[in-house]
Amino acid sequence: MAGSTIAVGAGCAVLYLLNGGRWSVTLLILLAFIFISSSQSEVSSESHKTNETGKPKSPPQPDELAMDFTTVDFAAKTKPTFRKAPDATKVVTEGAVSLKKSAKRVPKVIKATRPVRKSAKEILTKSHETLVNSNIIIFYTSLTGASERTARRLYEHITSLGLTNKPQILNLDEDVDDLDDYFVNVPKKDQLVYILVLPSYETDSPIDYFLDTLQETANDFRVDKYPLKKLAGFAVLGLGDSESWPEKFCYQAQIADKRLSALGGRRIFPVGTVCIKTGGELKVDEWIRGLGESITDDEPFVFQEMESDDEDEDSNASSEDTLIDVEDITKGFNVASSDEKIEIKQMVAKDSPTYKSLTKQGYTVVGSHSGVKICRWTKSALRGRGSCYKFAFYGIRSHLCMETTPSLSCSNKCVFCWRHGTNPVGTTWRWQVDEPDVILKGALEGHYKKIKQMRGVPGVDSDRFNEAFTVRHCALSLVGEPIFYPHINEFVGMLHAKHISSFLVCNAQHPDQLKALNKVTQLYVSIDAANKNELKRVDRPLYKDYWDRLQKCLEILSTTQLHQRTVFRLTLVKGFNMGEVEGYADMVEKGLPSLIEIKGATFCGSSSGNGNPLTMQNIPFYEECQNFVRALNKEVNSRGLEYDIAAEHAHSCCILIAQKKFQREGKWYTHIDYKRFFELLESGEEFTDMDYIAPTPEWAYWGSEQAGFNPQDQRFNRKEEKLKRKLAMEV
Ligand SMILES: Cc1cc2nc3c(=O)[nH]c(=O)nc-3n(C[C@H](O)[C@H](O)[C@H](O)COP(=O)(O)O)c2cc1C
Ligand code: SF4
Repeated sequence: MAGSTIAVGAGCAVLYLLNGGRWSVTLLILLAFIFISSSQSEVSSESHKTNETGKPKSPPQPDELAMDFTTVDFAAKTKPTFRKAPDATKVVTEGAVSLKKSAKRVPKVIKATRPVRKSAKEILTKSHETLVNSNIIIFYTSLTGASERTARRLYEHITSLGLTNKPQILNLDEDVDDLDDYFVNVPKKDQLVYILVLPSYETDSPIDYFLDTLQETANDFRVDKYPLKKLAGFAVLGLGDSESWPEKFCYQAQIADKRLSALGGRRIFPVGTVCIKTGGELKVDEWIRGLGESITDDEPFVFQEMESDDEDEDSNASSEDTLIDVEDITKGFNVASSDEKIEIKQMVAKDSPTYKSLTKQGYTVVGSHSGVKICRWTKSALRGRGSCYKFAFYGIRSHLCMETTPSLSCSNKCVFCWRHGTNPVGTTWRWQVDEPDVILKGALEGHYKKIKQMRGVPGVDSDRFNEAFTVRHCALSLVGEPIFYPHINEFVGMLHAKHISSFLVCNAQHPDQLKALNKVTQLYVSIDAANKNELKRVDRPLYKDYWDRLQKCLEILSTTQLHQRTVFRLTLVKGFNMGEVEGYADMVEKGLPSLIEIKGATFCGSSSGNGNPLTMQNIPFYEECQNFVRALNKEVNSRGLEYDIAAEHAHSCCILIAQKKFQREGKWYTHIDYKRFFELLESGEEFTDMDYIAPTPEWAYWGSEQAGFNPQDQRFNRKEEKLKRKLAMEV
């Protein structure tokens, strides 16, 4: 203080002399100086205010952004008052900038004040909210049915409470196409309350995907960090088994509970953890009753907002300046870390419900993420009753073909897919990876084992039976997304080394992998809808940028992968994707596929239980498929593109459009010269789709009498045969 007085005195004298002894000017300058320095000291004293511990006060924290529930009277239906939420990113940046002034610049490392969490006590607030007017959504996910049953019990109980609005019940895996529709962009409904019923699985399950998505939302700086602030509340009921999994009892429900809170949700009832083995139903009822009471009574309850599940870590954290790597800034604000010990699970562990469900459907699960299954056409071909459309179009005899996939997981949930419910989903590979040789060996073993089982089946042709033990073709299309497998190129290379041709079907959602794919015998891309909205409805993609991904894949087909023999695969679903041909023609124009395969969807179960929303009404008749193909061909031709309808296989409701270059002197050449393909491949020279073509048999031509049925095979009409047997018995 004394120092500053002397400095001011000395300054005055100097100014007086400089101004030629005029006191008035000196006085004015002095006043201005005092004003500026006082306002500066205010700013600096504000920014250096200390807290109770005497340490510098940290910048405002995300936890401080708050609804002030002490001032909210929900009964009076006044809107809660929000204090302006400080932006978490801004907090760090501001800290970083002020420190940068004094600190030496060090690349990528900045000095910032570590965020300090307010103690839980400080953010406890009370509310007089009653939830009788709330809109309740019950979400559940279930692999073996227990959580679904519990969710329904909960639904009935809540319905019986006589609330103003009827609750809604949704299966997270099947009824919710995009989790963001509920967990990022909260529906605009008054007093929305989410109640979740979640089992826990040590093995990989769709719950992992759900929890990952919540985590991603919390880490995504492009979206509102607290989207669930808009909810009136949430509650989670966990089901598990404390006897068999004591360490992990209901662990996923607990993680969900914390993540929902971290996203801004307000817990209206404690997370329930029920062991289905020890008094499950009683505990469930108790929890449901408790929740019901808390929804209907008027007692104020306590909200603790936006906690994170890294509380322990934070409570130990010092508020002293800490060096933080720029890349770690975001991590500093992550909502979860204690459960972040990333556990790499198997995609389909042997003891998982997914494994059971797949094996029940006839799949052989190979290793931990691959599968093989013999299809009905392989069985049919073994009995001399005809091969599938691939024989008519490309010369593949079904009894020499193995259907397999190195990834049972997929990034879509297509409405016509036969894999539903328990199957693994994901946008990134998060599982253990099996070696390609192990997968190939296991797939061949699994395939041959199933072929062997056919030896006692009446009508099996012994020659075909023997031939079937040397697989010649591999359809990488079974279920899931083969291109997702990190070693797909090595796997395909191993098939080719055994002179097994490769037909690879991908879902047009993985452009990077598509770009990096090596030569295959035939490369398919599924085109399931003509426009963005329809694609979302049909494929129910997990990627948000699914349309851009599809467009990128089309571009890749006509550039990087132009050397491949490419096929668009359209699966027609009535009421979903048969409305317009123009959009499909646009895509043909962009991707320039060698061939276009159009197939009517097949019925594989109704919505009850397997998540497939299709009914028989959605399955087109062959005639409807024919009409669609005619219209598409016309539209494509009208744009000057050289395509025509080449072949059909009426039996499997499948039609082939081909580029006219596959037609020579009026004859079609859509078949493949497999021997030539391997010669070219082994020569190391570049080659294209035209270098290994072979003539298409006339019985497969579009409009031929046989409509794709090989005249050498025996037609088998199940209904006719049944009738014949009945008549024979009556005689
Ligand atoms: C393969 C497998 C793994 C499981 N892992 C756990 C676990 O880690 N923690 C737990 O509390 N319960 C675990 N359980 C028990 C289930 O959570 C419990 O059976 C639950 O009721 C299943 O619900 P759902 O029928 O709706 O799928 C597991 C069950 C199975 C079959
Ligand atoms: S892309 Fe294939 S495996 Fe994936 S959901 Fe669709 S049909 Fe099923």
